[in-house]
Amino acid sequence: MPAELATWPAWTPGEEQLAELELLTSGAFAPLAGYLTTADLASVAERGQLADGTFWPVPVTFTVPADAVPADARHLVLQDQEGSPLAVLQITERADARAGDGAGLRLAGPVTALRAPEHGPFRALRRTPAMVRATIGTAPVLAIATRRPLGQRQLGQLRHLADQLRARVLLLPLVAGPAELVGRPEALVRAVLAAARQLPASTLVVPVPLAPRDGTAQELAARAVVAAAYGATHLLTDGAAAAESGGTRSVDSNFDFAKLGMQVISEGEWAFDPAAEVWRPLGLIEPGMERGELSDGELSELLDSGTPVPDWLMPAGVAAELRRARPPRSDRGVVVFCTGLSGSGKSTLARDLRDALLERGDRTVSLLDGDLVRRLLSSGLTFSREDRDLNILRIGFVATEVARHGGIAICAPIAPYAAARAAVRAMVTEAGDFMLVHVATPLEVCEARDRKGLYAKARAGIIGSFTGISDPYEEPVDADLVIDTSVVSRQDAVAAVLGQLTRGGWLVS
Ligand SMILES: Nc1ncnc2c1ncn2[C@@H]1O[C@H](COP(=O)(O)OS(=O)(=O)O)[C@@H](OP(=O)(O)O)[C@H]1O
Ligand SMILES: Nc1ncnc2c1ncn2[C@@H]1O[C@H](COP(=O)(O)OP(=O)(O)O)[C@@H](O)[C@H]1O
Repeated sequence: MPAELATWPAWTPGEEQLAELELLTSGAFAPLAGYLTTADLASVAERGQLADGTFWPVPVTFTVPADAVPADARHLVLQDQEGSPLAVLQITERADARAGDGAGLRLAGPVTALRAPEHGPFRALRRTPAMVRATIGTAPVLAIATRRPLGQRQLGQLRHLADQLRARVLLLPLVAGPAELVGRPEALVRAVLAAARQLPASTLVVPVPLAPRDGTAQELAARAVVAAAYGATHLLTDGAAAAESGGTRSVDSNFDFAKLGMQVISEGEWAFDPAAEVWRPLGLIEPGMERGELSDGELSELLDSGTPVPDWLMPAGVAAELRRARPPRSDRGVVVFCTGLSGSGKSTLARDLRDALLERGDRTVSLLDGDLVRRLLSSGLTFSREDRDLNILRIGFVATEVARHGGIAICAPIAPYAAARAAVRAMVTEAGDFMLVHVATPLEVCEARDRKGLYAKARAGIIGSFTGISDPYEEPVDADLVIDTSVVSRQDAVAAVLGQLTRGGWLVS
């Protein structure tokens, strides 16, 4: 470690940035030595090469918030989430960039690794390109780099091509960013390992932390660069990556895969032949008999309803991983999030729903009632916008964990701000499903009920910032169910939610 390390500013990059840092330091982005400068980026876009003429087709950049690095800093220590140094970026250029919603600083310069990252599922499978190349020797290597589980179609093609080319197969699940269909990267790795069991025993599986790129051409170029670093001589594209490039060998006029010493093979038109019970080129199948792959939507519907995925689409082992990642709705966690004014009937509905679910006994249920949360989880918080938002995020965090473990969480805060509700929806849907119930009882009715006498106090100015009186309530435009308890009885209100849960498949009738 350099002696000055402790005096340099440090920064913990986000998950995708950490992933790319790993590619830089492992050699997967060789010959790149660091993050691209403005001149490099222009040259990459125009000519598919760095400013010094080195062949390089993919933008690799590093952006931090504008205030993260002092103006005179020459070095930045990049550390992992525990604050332990991973690498040093020697800053040779700083440029304005948009980062998320705020102003950002794009930093360029060479990166020196201090140590390899240590954590993350399936880390033991991650090998450096040099290690993989040493293992596979000089034989042709057929790779596929993918963000989605491999089905029978890809497996059929891999077997066919590997046979033709006498190539060893290299499967590169891309584990930075969301995985298609299965969500979590570790679920993708499990699905790819299950697929590998259908391929020759010499098949290698190496997870690669390549973050998703903007646009299909960029994505394919990035996959090609990484596959070549791992020793691939041939890369089979998957549907998504091939679509825009038209399946040709160059993504655009600036990019020639041959410069990587590699051939990109388009997946071409294959279909399932029910007569021969194999996937094969369309031309070999009696016209009209062919069967194609299901769309993601169709496949998701099968999984949601618990219908088995047919064996001609996916080997049983891969289908089992998909089911695990996306269980049928009857087993999947769901958050019922009630929002509405004070006195609208949220707590009553939430408790009635909990009781009805307890009576059924087929799902586990947790109630995160507004009042209870304010006493335990959020004690000490005020009713300022910041504190209300924090309160809602805390509720969302706990509800997400309940959903992750397959339970039903019922929440009943006022949740007056649309942005906080949206943040919770986004958080929850990473782990399960989300249903927003707007308890839309009119303000006049809530005020007339005034069970706690709070509206009277708010009108009298004794309580400030009272929702609906002196503080905003942003009406949801994304509610999955709207219930006005001034016209809907308690029984009908709970029946409406139960009906929605049943129609959606979360409860089995
Ligand atoms: N200023 C102000 N505005 C709104 N509500 C107030 C306020 N002060 C106290 N209370 C009582 O707190 C309950 C609302 O808390 P929540 O945690 O649901 O609110 S929020 O979602 O964080 O906005 C709410 O309970 P419910 O009536 O059950 O909604 C009120 O009783
Ligand atoms: N469906 C309904 N029909 C009639 N009154 C209701 C209904 N739901 C709730 N109430 C009444 O409204 C009042 C406020 O309900 P509560 O559940 O405490 O609201 P919140 O939690 O939104 O503040 C209570 O007196 C309750 O009995």
